[in-house]
Amino acid sequence: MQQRIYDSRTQDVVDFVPRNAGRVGLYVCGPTVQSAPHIGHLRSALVYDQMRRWFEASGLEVSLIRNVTDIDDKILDNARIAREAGGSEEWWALAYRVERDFTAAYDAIGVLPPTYEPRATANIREMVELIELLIERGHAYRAADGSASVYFDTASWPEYGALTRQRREQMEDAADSEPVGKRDPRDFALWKASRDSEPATASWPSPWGAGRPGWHIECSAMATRYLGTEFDIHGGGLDLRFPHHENELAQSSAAGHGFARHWIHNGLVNTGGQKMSKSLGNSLFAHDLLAQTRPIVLRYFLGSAHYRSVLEFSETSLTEAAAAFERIEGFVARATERSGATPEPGALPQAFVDAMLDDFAVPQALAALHEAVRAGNTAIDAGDAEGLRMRAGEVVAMLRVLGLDPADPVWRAGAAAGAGADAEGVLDALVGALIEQRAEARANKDFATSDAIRDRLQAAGIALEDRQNGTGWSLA
Ligand SMILES: Nc1ncnc2c1ncn2[C@@H]1O[C@H](COP(=O)(O)OP(=O)(O)OP(=O)(O)O)[C@@H](O)[C@H]1O
Ligand SMILES: [Zn+2]
Repeated sequence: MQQRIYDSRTQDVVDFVPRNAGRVGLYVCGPTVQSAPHIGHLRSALVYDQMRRWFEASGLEVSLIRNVTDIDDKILDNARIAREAGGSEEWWALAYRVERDFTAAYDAIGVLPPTYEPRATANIREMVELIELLIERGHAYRAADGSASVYFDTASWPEYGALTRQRREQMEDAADSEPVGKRDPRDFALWKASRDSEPATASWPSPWGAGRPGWHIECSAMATRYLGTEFDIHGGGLDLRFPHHENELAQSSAAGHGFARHWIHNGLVNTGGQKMSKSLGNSLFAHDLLAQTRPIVLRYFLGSAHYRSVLEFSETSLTEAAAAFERIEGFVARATERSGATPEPGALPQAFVDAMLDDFAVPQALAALHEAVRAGNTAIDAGDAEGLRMRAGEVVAMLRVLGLDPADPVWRAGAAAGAGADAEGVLDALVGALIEQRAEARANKDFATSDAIRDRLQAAGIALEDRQNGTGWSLA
């Protein structure tokens, strides 16, 4: 079976054939590093991590570029507000601090580093060159007020609206903070003239005068620099289809570039039916949730829905995901115990492969995983060692593709912070194994054993705490 993907431009599931045999170029819109990551941001990065891992498991070489927007109105505004309240952090320090928060949260849930993570501020020259090309080709103009601002001329581009199937006449006005000197309110800023109130560090020279890039041109320039003028897939959250991706497509095509062959969009994380968003103030921050939930469980939860569907966050859905994951984990622990070694990855079941080929249908892939767990448990009950070996091999192979192998060192405490196999990580692994044995004893109503495990840990100075999403431990 061929890899199929839902292309949000054609609004159809299509065959995915890489431009260059054996290689995939994937550009994903990364965060605007203005404030701490919420779990919507984590889901977005995670779904592209799943795709990347699946492509790699299919034998493709993946170039995944996920940018960092480290210059933007919101970053400058947040830094200014903090300074007015007595703080001293510069905008660039704020952006860098927040970028590190994002990286730590991605690492914590096992999102692999992309092939490259370009920062907007390191690609200004490419943005200026792209704007020059657009002016040359008659699709961009300097602001009529004589400032350094440059706008994209939407009227000059008949295909404007192609991505979101809108007619230009019906489109919203561009949301530029200072829409001066435009020919049309829908024209969007490519270059924003520096203002006296802005820090000099947020200003770059250009043929039109000092300024900084607009958000949309950043992604067009970075995608082109790192993947070429035409590449396979462009992704991002559904909230970015319009105006961000519509504008990226217009600029890049007007510049004569083939740009993305396919567009994909991840569904949003909602709470109470609304998009989780910094601006709406309804965010569940990654670090808060990571303090209460095991990172591997959070990865399972955020990655369990189909990437295109809405993921409604609730305590109940998180608890259900934790229980589902613990069934898998419990099976791997039992299989390890019976065979005396961590199971070796085996073949991927066809149902799993078919699901992933069908537009990354992770829920169906997880159904295949749970089916193998059930069959494996049956093999344990029947004393069928060969059946168990086979099922455990399938389970571990699927978990590896999904980035959910409990034996992966990434899940050791401290691993995310780069501490690797330090003492804390070793201790966490050992205590974790005992917690699993205790959970198994409790599931079998063998309370003498489960209490004995708790008591021995307590005697060693380790306190267990049973929470909704599993058992945690701390040094007493
Ligand atoms: N609630 C969400 N669910 C899923 N993905 C999201 C969510 N919010 C943002 N994203 C995605 O995360 C990536 C980085 O987002 P970006 O920093 O542009 O956030 P944003 O949309 O400005 O967020 P906010 O609305 O919270 O300010 C983008 O691909 C974006 O679509
Ligand atoms: Zn972008």
